[in-house]
Amino acid sequence: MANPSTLADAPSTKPSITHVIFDMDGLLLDTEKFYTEVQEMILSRYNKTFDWSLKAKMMGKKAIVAARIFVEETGISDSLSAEDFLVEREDMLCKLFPTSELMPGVSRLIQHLHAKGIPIAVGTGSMRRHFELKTQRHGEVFSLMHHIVTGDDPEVKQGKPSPDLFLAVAKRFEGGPVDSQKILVFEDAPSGVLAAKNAGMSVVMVPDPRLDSSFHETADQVLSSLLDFNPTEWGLPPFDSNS
Ligand SMILES: O=P(O)(O)OC[C@H](O)CO
Ligand SMILES: [Mg+2]
Repeated sequence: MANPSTLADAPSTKPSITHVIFDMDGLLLDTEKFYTEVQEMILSRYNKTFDWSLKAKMMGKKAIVAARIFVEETGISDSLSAEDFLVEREDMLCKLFPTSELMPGVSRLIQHLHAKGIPIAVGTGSMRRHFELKTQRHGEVFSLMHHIVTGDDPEVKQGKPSPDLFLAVAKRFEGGPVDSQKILVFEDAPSGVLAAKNAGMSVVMVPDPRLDSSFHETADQVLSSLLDFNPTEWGLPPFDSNS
């Protein structure tokens, strides 16, 4: 759906949703900026700049896959291996992760779905130890999740855009596996949107405005912010008038 404004006029053909899965980086937490910042810093040493076409290829993917893309596409692989890039990035990222902030609308939506008894979970490409650092100030929100599956989970053989992660999340809901057609995924990354579609799920994309709009095409709905989400369009309970 390239143009969100046309959605309002389209007849509602959305499936009724019973379960919701949230991506984490760039969707629940404003952590994509840390990866961007650190990668810009590393590239500047080679007199190169980091741009959003490269960012789009990396985001949401497993660390080593994204690292290979980074060193190869920027032409620095002879000077810096993907493995060394990850070691260098790690120190800087781990200092930034504990300062992570929630994206707009996250608390309201999570608290609403939880209060209405809609099972919610997280599916993140992030490793467990990074997840712990990123969420240490946000226990209130993340404790409402039924479960959390991270990218280094043994069941996740391949990262996004493979469906492995979201299928593993679907399996671990009460009475799982839940039928993919009843699951709505929230994602910010092109690889994550594809992973959700490859898993047979519906997907609401909340992309960074700097991401090229051609990446919106695969999503079932595109929103500028979680604050714009209307649960009733997906058969989910409406927000209370005071929320
Ligand atoms: O967007 P997530 O939560 O799958 O995380 C992916 C990486 O850790 C960052 O791009
Ligand atoms: Mg993400």
